[in-house]
Amino acid sequence: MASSGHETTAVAVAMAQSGSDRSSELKAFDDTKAGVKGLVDAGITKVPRIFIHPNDDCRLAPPNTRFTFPTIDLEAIAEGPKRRKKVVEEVRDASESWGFFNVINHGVPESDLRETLRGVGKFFEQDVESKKAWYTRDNSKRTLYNSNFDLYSSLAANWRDTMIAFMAPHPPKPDELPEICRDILIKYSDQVMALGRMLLEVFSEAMGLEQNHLIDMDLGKGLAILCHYYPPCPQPEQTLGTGKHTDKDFFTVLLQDQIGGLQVLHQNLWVDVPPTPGALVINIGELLQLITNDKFKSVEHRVVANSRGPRVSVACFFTTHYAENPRLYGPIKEILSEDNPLNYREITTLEYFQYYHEKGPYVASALSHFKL
Ligand SMILES: O=C(O)CCC(=O)C(=O)O
Ligand SMILES: [Fe+2]
Repeated sequence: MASSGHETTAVAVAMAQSGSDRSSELKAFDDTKAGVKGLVDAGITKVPRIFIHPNDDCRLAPPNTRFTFPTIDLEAIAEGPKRRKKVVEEVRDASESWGFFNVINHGVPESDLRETLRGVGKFFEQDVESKKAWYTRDNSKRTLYNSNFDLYSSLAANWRDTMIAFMAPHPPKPDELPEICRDILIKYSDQVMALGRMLLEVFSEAMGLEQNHLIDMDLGKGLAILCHYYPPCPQPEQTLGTGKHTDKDFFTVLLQDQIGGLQVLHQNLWVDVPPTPGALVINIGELLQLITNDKFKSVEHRVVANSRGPRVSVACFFTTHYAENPRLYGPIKEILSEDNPLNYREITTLEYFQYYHEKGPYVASALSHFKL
């Protein structure tokens, strides 16, 4: 994919921060193992330049009220074929036009959502020495805590720390998860796996396929949990919590707290994804866009930084790229026709992820590489 204006400016900004200075600043930050939270705890009043994003990100776009972000009530799914059909249609519409939607009455009790956010918050807010034990960039680990998984390859670092745990298909041993949030992460990941299966049935029906089609393709098999902590930022207009990207999985189930800041690009405008107590955000990843032959859209989103207080979110990625899944994924044959000809070649989830990883921040979307 060609470099956009945004990416070109970002490259220029990164280059202006002469290479070796930037590398040593990145390394010094990484070596603290205390993440962005460590900077804030140390009383920093300015955003260090490794975190400065170029201005054309227009981080603080004026609030836009033209669109209402879709919310879908899943309760009706079990209330007979007619009501189920309506939910299927709503999911289809949102997946085609937004690539994103909120779900309510999804089966995960609100108290467990709160407990999950609390457990993740406690992990990041525990004393630095205990937290440091988990700090690593070794991808063979079952749990990794660090700041900016792409710290050394991105053009500007994000104002965010993350803990990743690979929960399925091979659950971690208990001592491979931090004790402070272990029980709730295990419980929550089981709940998300169940919700994921329900969503896969609905996605299958929304594509005119048998209910089990996507489950039988192993789309619900692998789950990676990304727990994000966005410390309050002294100059939120200088950086981003999460830069613009699309998700590189089949789909994501995202739990966010009440702070806000998640935005989705809709009709070329940044639209807020409003924090809604009890709701979960669902978004289509690039791999689902690929197997639906571009019917469902994987849409760019970002998180703006804020000065109001730490923000916690938990993004559950359905993917198998780390789990030796030899299966080839391409557009589903049953939906292809003369009017809907094949758009992509077949790939494994690992091949797809590796391509994205190698290209790093220079590709907003890795899909175009696999286009026919
Ligand atoms: O923190 C959020 O709300 C979004 C995180 C996200 O987009 C991601 O992990 O891919
Ligand atoms: Fe994302």
